[in-house]
Amino acid sequence: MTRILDLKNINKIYETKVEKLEILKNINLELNTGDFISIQGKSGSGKTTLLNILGLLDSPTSGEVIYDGINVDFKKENLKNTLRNEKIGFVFQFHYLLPEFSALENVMLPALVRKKADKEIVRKKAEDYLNMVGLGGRLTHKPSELSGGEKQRVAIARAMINDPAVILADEPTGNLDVDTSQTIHDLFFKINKEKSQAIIIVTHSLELAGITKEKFEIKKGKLEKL
Ligand SMILES: Nc1ncnc2c1ncn2[C@@H]1O[C@H](COP(=O)(O)OP(=O)(O)OP(=O)(O)O)[C@@H](O)[C@H]1O
Repeated sequence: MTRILDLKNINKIYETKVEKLEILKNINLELNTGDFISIQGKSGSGKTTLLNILGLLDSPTSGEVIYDGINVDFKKENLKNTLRNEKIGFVFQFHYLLPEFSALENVMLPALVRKKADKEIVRKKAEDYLNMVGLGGRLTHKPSELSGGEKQRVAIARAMINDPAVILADEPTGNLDVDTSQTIHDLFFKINKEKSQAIIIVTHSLELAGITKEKFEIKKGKLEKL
């Protein structure tokens, strides 16, 4: 078990013209390899805000985010870009696949932008991950030729291609029907069993939260363990 991520005293305040909104208050979280957690909370409670800070897409008002021992300086765009590419895999509610590329090419892309990427090795790895998510028979399909659940599974394979330390998923089954959601739940469960990545899932779905090892809820700005 290795420490991957530390959040220390994270606060997030949004200041608008009329008010000061304290959305996150003194949030602490420690994540190790193999951890599998869900974060629930009412609409507007700050789930996406927290996930954006974890994903280095937004900065906290105060507090520290430490990835693999690196204390993130939010002013350093290059550092954040590198950490995002190497340490973090994102899965959103919408898949954000590029429509003109095949499933295989979409999965390969985050690995190809790296220096010294060997295209053949990347292709092989992308095929392996697409096999893992059950899409070995859909490699050349474009997103428009895939079902909703298949597109989301491609997005999950893409999130994994660089073997990130953490997978961050924001309502990954929010757009899917019950049966299709179930296949995605099963997939996260399998990834957690077979890989060492830590997985953080923000979800309203009690079913999805139910398969995670630890459940948290954001309540009045605090992260509470359920
Ligand atoms: N840039 C911003 N400026 C001001 N307020 C903001 C900003 N972004 C978000 N908020 C407010 O912060 C609160 C938390 O938003 P957030 O998107 O994190 O909630 P959430 O828990 O993800 O909600 P949902 O489940 O509805 O997606 C909301 O009340 C929102 O209105």
